[in-house]
Amino acid sequence: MPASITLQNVHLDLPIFDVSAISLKKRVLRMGRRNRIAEDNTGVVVVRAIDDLSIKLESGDRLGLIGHNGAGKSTLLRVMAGIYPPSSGTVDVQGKSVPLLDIALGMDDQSTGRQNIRLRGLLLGMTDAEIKRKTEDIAEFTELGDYLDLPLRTYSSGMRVRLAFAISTAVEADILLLDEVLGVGDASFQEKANKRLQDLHARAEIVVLAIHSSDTIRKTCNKVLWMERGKLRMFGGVEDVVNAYDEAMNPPQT
Ligand SMILES: Nc1ncnc2c1ncn2[C@@H]1O[C@H](COP(=O)(O)OP(=O)(O)OP(=O)(O)O)[C@@H](O)[C@H]1O
Repeated sequence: MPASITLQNVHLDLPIFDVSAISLKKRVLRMGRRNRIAEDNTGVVVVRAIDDLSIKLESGDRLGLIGHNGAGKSTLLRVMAGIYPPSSGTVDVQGKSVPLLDIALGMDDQSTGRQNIRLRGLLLGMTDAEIKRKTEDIAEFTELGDYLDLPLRTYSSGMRVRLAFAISTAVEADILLLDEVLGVGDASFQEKANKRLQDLHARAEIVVLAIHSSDTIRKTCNKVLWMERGKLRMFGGVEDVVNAYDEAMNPPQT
């Protein structure tokens, strides 16, 4: 069955947990509708992160998500990944999706690099046999050598990212969900990482990426979704949407 993603009238309200103090709650609520903040019917203050979004993606689609900070791009990726179930509406995803979002999620500080390859691999839905088959390739990609036999707590943050990236990108995915803020170490590793991402892109049936660069979108995508305050502002072909977005961001001087 070909991969697809279908979202119908999706709303997502994210609760803001630390506003139980009455005065703070009042203040937050005063930020009001413009900031998509409201009280739900149980009295919990929520941000409407996704607001009535419907979209359909099919095999072959490369979708770029654009919009201001806080527009809802990362949240939408999490909805597509099944990390956030929608508050209302439906999300139907056919195919195995791999989110390259929180790539270090599920890694354990006390376990060695090799043990973490297995842990994170299982979490990403790899089978034991698949993990065994891929461990050496993952290990080699990290260039971490003997460090792989030491606990993760002895790693620098760059070393952690190398390991997390190598594992996450070893999974075979029909659908690839990517957040652009995927800083992956120093310049030489970044180059290797980009090459690996391009291979993954090429193999995946559907790719969705949140991104701020119009150039990358023009190079990699066939469709663009412009989000504004949780809503679909424009959805369509790359040129139309990117041009309208660029124009809105830099209105012509009169
Ligand atoms: N865990 C959370 N709890 C409450 N509100 C959240 C949470 N995560 C995001 N939000 C809110 O949801 C909205 C959408 O945020 P999101 O991170 O999806 O935006 P974005 O378009 O990815 O922004 P950026 O370009 O800055 O990464 C924002 O108003 C944000 O404040």
